[in-house]
Amino acid sequence: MIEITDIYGRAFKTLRVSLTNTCNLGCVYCVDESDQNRFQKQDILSSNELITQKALSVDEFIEVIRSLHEILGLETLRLTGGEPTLYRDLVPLLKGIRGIGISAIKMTTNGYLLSHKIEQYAEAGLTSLNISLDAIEPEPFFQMSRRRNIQKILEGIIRAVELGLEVKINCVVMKGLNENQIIPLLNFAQRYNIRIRFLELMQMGHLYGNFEEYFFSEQDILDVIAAHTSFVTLPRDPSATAKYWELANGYQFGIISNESDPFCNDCNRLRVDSYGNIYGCLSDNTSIPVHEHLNEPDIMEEKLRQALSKKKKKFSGSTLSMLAIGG
Ligand SMILES: Nc1nc2c(ncn2[C@@H]2O[C@H](COP(=O)(O)OP(=O)(O)OP(=O)(O)O)[C@@H](O)[C@H]2O)c(=O)[nH]1
Ligand SMILES: C[S@@+](CC[C@H](N)C(=O)[O-])C[C@H]1O[C@@H](n2cnc3c(N)ncnc32)[C@H](O)[C@@H]1O
Ligand code: SF4
Ligand code: SF4
Repeated sequence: MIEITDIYGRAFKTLRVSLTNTCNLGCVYCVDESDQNRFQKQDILSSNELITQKALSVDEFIEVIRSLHEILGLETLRLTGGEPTLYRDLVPLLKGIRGIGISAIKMTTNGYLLSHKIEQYAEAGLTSLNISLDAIEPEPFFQMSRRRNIQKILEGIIRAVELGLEVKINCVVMKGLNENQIIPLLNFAQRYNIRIRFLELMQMGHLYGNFEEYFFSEQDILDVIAAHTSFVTLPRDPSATAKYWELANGYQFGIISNESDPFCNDCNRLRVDSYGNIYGCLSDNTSIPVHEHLNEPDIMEEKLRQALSKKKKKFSGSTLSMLAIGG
């Protein structure tokens, strides 16, 4: 292991691996309307730049993850995307990652394909799931995701809870589109004792520089919940994205406030995209290829230092969409 820290004491301990930059939903904050018809079929680097590279194979992903773990001593690995459940060899990949010895293997998914596959994922080593759900009623769900059949996602969530996995729900709140879903979602999450986190809209991809119309702040979200029930603020965990609040009955909900209260000061996240390039910051487009240098520790160290130097003091958006960089 090598100590790679910046002047603020930040080091990479969480690896977020994007398995694909394609998706089976079309969330309005993530996919531009004009990209809708092509993003499922082709790889999209940004809204107007198509690339022809193929996503890494299982063996290639394992090689990259193993090499980064040996250098950094990773504590957590999170699979994401695009939609990670679309990666065809997800089960072998999970087994391979378990073999590397990273203690927590997590995934962020839209849940659309979960209900039939979740047993296999759990058996293969998945320990925890964050499932994105922006509405509980069919019409606002369609407004947010451009897809029908929310029932499939709810079944997947309930199945994951039944299997004993740690499950959280992520809900991006957009003014005028789904703020009326905050209380129904909070009620649903409480019923199944799942922590829910409400996410402030982030200016990424097609929303870069143009998100204020839809922005619903941490304070706006708290105001909606306060009109319904009382709560107290909990202390924030180190390196966490979310802050949490506790209701009188002990139930805890979170908010991820990228704009109102950025959490860059103790950020420990490194990203790998589906082609094996690393990114030091969600808010920086610099893609650093590493797969040709995995067995060259000096070069890897230099590249990781370069990635760490990209971290920000405050999230300031990105022209890359979450699909491309791995949310
Ligand atoms: N600025 C910033 N936001 C991030 C980063 N990673 C995650 N987020 C935000 O957190 C949201 C939820 O991310 P998840 O994939 O659920 O991961 P997480 O919040 O780190 O998960 P937990 O470890 O379970 O709390 C994302 O959609 C972003 O809004 C990051 O590195 N930088
Ligand atoms: C990019 S997705 C990838 C994983 C998976 N497809 C999913 O939706 O969970 C990861 C997370 O990023 C969030 N996200 C994507 N674009 C966002 C934006 N512009 N602002 C806030 N959150 C965003 C999604 O809601 C999701 O919770
Ligand atoms: S947020 Fe996730 S589910 Fe929605 S379009 Fe983006 S990658 Fe797909
Ligand atoms: S914007 Fe960059 S530095 Fe800030 S929390 Fe996200 S990845 Fe970390």
